[in-house]
Parts: sequence; structure tokens; C-alpha cells
Amino acid sequence: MKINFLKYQGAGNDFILIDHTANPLENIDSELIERLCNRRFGIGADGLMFVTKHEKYDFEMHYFNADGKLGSMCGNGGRCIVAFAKHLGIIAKETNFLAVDGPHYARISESGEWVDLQMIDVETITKDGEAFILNTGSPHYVALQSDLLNFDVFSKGKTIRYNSTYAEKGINVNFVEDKGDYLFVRTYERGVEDETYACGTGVTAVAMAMAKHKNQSGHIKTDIKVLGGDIKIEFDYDGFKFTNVFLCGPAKLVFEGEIDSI
Ligand SMILES: N[C@H](CCC[C@H](N)C(=O)O)C(=O)O
Repeated sequence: MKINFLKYQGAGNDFILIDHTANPLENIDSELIERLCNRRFGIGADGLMFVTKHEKYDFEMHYFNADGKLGSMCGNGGRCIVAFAKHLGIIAKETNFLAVDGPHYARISESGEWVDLQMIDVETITKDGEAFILNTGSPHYVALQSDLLNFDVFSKGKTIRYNSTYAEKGINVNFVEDKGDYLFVRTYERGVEDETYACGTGVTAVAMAMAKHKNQSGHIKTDIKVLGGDIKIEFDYDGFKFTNVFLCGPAKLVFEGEIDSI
């Protein structure tokens, strides 16, 4: 069986993209997805996405984590799939598409390599000790951490993700250091079960948690640095609810290929 794919990355969060608009998605082979995402035996990626047709929206996004299982919303994946849809000629400058957490609006630059993706509104932020817990389409744990560059994100993130509170459903664990002009963020991702170079729903959660932590309100713009590049978050916050949330950043085509058998 031959499968054509494109590989994209958004701030170093990398994905395999497959055009499935010609036929509906059925009989998902989780083991195959896991093999394709494997960095030693496959193409290598943090996740894999299929684009399918939808009656009411420009397209539908189906996101799978590198472990082959259906994921919750992926923000960087969302930006990459918009770039992919433009590449396929499905959309031009803007789009309304459907993802697992509902409809999303996005706009794309002329070059096709920068995407502003609207994310869901968020109202509920709880605390686990000093950490903030919120869902931006995917569940996130946000903890402040000094000297983050030298911090063991993998071990500490994994310990939190597998503690008795989160072991069953899992959680994405983000660590943030406030650098004044920007936030430096590193993330241990559920479903990849490793640190990734960027996590879109994660940095969105971090920007929200920090706005609450600093008692900010109004129209808030946050510059974020992750291991794989720079991301910008914008939202309105009235002290209770985050609305008009945009995750803005790069979405780049890396290569194109054909899988014969694996
Ligand atoms: N990398 C993704 C997060 C994927 C969420 C996934 N790890 C899960 O919890 O199902 C992002 O850019 O938002």
C-alpha cells in the first residue's frame, strides 16, 4: 500500500500530514501510525494528521499522537494542517475548519509559512499546589521554574504526568521561566511521552496561567520562546474568561515522500 505524505514542523513540533479528502477515514491502524512516527524505524514525528472533507467546514483535522492514539487538540498541528490545506489548494488566506475540540478560524500569510490560529475560549483554571491546571483543547499543567534551560524536563515532567492524579488520563506538563520581555517554556507531552520542541496548546495554557498569576487583564500579547523557535499568543482577559485567543507562529513544509511499506 502506497501512502503519500508531507512532513511539516511548527516551531520544531513536527507532523506527518496525509491528504484523506478523497475518501472518509475508517479502520485507523494505530500501530502503523506509531511506526510512521517512530524516529528510528519510521519517518519520525510528534504526531500524524489526516485531512478529510466536511460538509459544513473547509476541512476536518484528525490528530494522532506519536503513540498512535487519537489525541486531543494540537495547536501547532492545527497551524501546520492549515498550511497543508493551503498547499493542497483547499483554502486560500483564511479558513474555518473542524477539529476534535470544535470549529477553528485561522488566517495564513502570503508565504504560507505563518499561521494565526484561533483557539477555544477558556474559563476554568484550577491549582494543584503551586501549579495551574487548565484545558486549552488539551489538558495542561503549568509550573514556574527557575534556570529552566538546565532543568530536567523529561524526568520531572514524566513524574508529574504519571503521578496518581494524572496517570490514567495523562496531562501535558509545561515549565515556564519569566524572562521579562518573553516567557521561556519547555513541555513534556502526553502521547509523545517525551519533551517536544514546542507545544501550541501548552504555550497557550502558559500565557493564560501567567496572565492570571500576574493579575493582568485587557488585551494581552505574550511572546514565547520554546526550544524550536518563537510563538506569539494573544487574547482578551476580563479576569474570568479568556476570549479571542490566537496562537501565532511558523508552519513549514519540510519534505514530501511516499511510503511503500513499513
Ligand atoms: N503538540 C500539541 C499538543 C498535542 C496534545 C497531545 N500531546 C495530547 O495531550 O493529546 C500542541 O501543539 O498543542
